[in-house]
Amino acid sequence: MLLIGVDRRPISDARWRAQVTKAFSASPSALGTAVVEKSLYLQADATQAEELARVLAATQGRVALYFALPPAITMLLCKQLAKLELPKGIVLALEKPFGTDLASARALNRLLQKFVPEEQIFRVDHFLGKSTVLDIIGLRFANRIFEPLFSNENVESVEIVVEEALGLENRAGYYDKAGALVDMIQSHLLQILALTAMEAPSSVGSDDLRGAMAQVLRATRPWLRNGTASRRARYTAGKVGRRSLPSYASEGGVDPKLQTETLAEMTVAIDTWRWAGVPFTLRSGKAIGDARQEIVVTFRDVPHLPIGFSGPSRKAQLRIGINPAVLSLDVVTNGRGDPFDLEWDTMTAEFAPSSMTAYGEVLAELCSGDPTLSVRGDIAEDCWRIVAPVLSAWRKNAVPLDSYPAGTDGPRSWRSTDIVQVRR
Ligand SMILES: O=P(O)(O)OC[C@H]1O[C@@H](O)[C@H](O)[C@@H](O)[C@@H]1O
Repeated sequence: MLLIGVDRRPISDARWRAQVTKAFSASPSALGTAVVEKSLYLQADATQAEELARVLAATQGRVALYFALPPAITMLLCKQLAKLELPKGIVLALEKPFGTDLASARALNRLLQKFVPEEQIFRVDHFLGKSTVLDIIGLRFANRIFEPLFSNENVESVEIVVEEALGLENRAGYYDKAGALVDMIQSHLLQILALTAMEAPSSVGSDDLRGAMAQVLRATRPWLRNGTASRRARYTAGKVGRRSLPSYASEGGVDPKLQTETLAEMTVAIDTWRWAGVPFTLRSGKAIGDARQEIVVTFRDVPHLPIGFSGPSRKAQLRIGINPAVLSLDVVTNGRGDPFDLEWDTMTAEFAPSSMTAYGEVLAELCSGDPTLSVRGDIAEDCWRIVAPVLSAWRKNAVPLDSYPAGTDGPRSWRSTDIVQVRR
């Protein structure tokens, strides 16, 4: 395998190899060492057709072009690629964000599909390579006990939360224009939603799995069609663990006019027999204390609790941990004392960790030419369609931008209110 790095900056081969060595050091292997030794760097402006042709001429065997570029540059580059004669079977891998809205994602798809078949386009979403995200499929469809419960008959609501302790981490150039909704919900969390809510695929092959994911996303829309079943907030100065973070607004490169949120929440409805009436709330934020990363399925009450029983009023939940990889299920039992005074017990199980990182999983599929873990074109468009009404409501200031100190779990005013009940 020959790994070629391409950028407009002049970088020596030695410096490039040092960068690659560092990247491979997380999981050392003989293959990694061989790749590092042969790896090359080419200085080129890949938005020029003749320079792209020079890059392609340096490749060997089956070629994968991996674009870690802003969407506008990716578009420029693809326009140039369309003019060239490409190596047979070439794979194009595109890092998120795929476009900046529905129209640009559509335009990029149309352009790509003119010169490369869909199976050779990898829209990279590393969450699809997380073993805990992939575990959802086995958990739901290889167990008799969970899947029959996954419907509006038994489930009251679903929450998908991916919070992080990290703040902006010098990424203003990208993040300030994206914000938490686009950075995380539009991509990663909607992929998790698709796996959590899809119908059983008949196989885990790319057509069946991505077909099932596409079908459920097509039926997904904001809970309120005007996008106001959503909340947004931004962190102010605070401490996350031992680390002090300045306020987001005071970070270098942040444009105060953009009103970028660092915590976003939106509730969606899925218009199918299985899920009609069940709110799915997606939340993601940065600089959160005690960050949670999990799917929480809250069950309805039993239809009738035998008279004479007393006990906890909270509803039973199944929590599927994305990080840490722990599954927990609440069960009510008679408990230790009075047999008619009910108590909660929680059953927990740890998922086995994967030997590969999320990116490793996705790259392995890319190298073998299997698009199962890549985001299909129609899915990428649907993810933009789903968030569009929320983005538009936020642009019109129809939803206030709240604030929270870094290191807390969000604005205080969010704690006591349930977004869906308030805004239904
Ligand atoms: O959970 P992981 O694998 O660290 O990924 C989270 C990251 O995912 C990236 O796609 C986002 O751009 C980042 O803002 C985020 O921090």
